[in-house]
Amino acid sequence: MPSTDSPSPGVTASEARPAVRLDGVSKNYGGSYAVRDLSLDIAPGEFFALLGPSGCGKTTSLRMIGGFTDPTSGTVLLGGEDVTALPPDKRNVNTVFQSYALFDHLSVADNVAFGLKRKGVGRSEIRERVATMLERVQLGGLGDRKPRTLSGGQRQRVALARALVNRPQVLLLDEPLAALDLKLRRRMQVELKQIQREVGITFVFVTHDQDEALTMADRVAVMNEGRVEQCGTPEDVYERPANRFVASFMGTSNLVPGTYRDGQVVLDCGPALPVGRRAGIADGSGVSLSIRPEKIWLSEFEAGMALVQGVVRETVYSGPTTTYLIELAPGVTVSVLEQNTDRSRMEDRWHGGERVEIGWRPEHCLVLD
Ligand SMILES: Nc1ncnc2c1ncn2[C@@H]1O[C@H](COP(=O)(O)OP(=O)(O)OP(=O)(O)O)[C@@H](O)[C@H]1O
Repeated sequence: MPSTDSPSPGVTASEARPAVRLDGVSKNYGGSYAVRDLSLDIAPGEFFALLGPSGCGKTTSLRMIGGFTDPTSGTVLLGGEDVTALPPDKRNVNTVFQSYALFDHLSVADNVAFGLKRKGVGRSEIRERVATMLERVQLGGLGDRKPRTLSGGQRQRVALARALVNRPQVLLLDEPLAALDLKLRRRMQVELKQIQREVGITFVFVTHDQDEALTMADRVAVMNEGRVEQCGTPEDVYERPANRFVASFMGTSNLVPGTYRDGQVVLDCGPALPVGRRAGIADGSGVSLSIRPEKIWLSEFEAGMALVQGVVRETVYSGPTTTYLIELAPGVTVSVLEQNTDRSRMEDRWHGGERVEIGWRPEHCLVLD
């Protein structure tokens, strides 16, 4: 039913309403929560990622948006309309699953045309829309082939075309790149993002791969044990993680234990580092300093940097970068990432057992409770 809410001045009704709204949605299986009190808004045209470790409730959340799983409580809205009680085929949503589920006896073009035929769209319109969509996913000219004669990446694009050709309000994608090898996966991440920009359809994407979420999404919800730990832009969740879980899940982060006192953190391994006053953290509380490996300097320090002594325990060369594991105190090891840019320093690389000094800018470290 159309809502009678009047939009704000200068904003059209569809812009004013989120494409997807989850309002206090939970799913309980036999006494344990797969998803617990999940509330979020996804804007029209947004590329939104649900990210988290295995079992955190990503797929269940996606299935509740699509109508494949009924919430135990809460409301699902699409474009402002309450669809909680509607089955999948009554929602203007399409889903691309990890297993592409293509029809092998049909040609690529007939696979893509399938949904339109069922809707009773006219033949010439179908032909035109299918051809346009195959061009868009770079499969023009392959319409007569059978899916089994295509590569993994091409099959993935057929599945995408088959969903997009229906012009859904929202496209749900459940780890659609998981079956592809790493190189193709990287390429498809960029392609998928380009296609999404061109078609302007809201994408909701499930992945357990942080790089993938950071590469493709406009916003990321980081989930853990059925809840959203943090929701924000890739930069927000990577550079300003809200808590320990997000800091350690989003790539490598060093967590150095210490005690907060008077605008300083006294590290368990010795030095006291000025970090500025932090609202909400009481004097004397145990904290962790979170610092990214690429934000730690190895030499040519600047004034105002926090400097700490350590011993090199491991040097890992991996082409463009070298990672050093540096022990600051027994049980406290940080990793430091260096770009291998300066040829002259190749021989100067540190070795196990050397005593070194490392440093970072205070503003690059977060104080986590
Ligand atoms: N049909 C079901 N019956 C019982 N428990 C379920 C069911 N579906 C999911 N669960 C449980 O709910 C929790 C969340 O599962 P979900 O599939 O949403 O996680 P996920 O984050 O998508 O994980 P993965 O990345 O491994 O797919 C898990 O503990 C899972 O075992």
